[in-house]
Amino acid sequence: MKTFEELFAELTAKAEARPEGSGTVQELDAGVHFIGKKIVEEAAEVWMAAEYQSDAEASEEISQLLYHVQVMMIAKGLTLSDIYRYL
Ligand SMILES: N=c1c2ncn([C@@H]3O[C@H](COP(=O)(O)OP(=O)(O)OP(=O)(O)O)[C@@H](O)[C@H]3O)c2ncn1[C@@H]1O[C@H](COP(=O)(O)O)[C@@H](O)[C@H]1O
Repeated sequence: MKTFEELFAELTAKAEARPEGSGTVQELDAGVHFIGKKIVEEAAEVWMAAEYQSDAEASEEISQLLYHVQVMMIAKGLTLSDIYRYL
């Protein structure tokens, strides 16, 4: 288990070190357009899971949406502070 902040730190480190086999590095290389499509796809899965599936399944879909949102933040060079200032 990890927090939002811990995941962001992990993904930021991966983007810098570019370890072999990292899905994050692959997704970053695919670019903003690709990441945007993943976000839309995961958002739809969150909606469907929330309406028709279990709480656990909805939670998993939400975690995946948060992951792809974080990848987008890194692709755009945005930090947690850039986002938190609007919350
Ligand atoms: N939390 C996540 C995470 N959530 C979602 N995903 C990715 O998002 C995809 C979403 O899964 P789905 O089942 O919805 O998608 P799918 O349609 O079946 O799969 P695709 O065909 O779209 O890949 C997964 O296949 C993963 O590629 C994640 N990939 C990585 N992480 C974490 O990110 C960290 C770094 O990962 P790596 O960069 O791969 O080392 C690790 O701590 C991981 O746990």
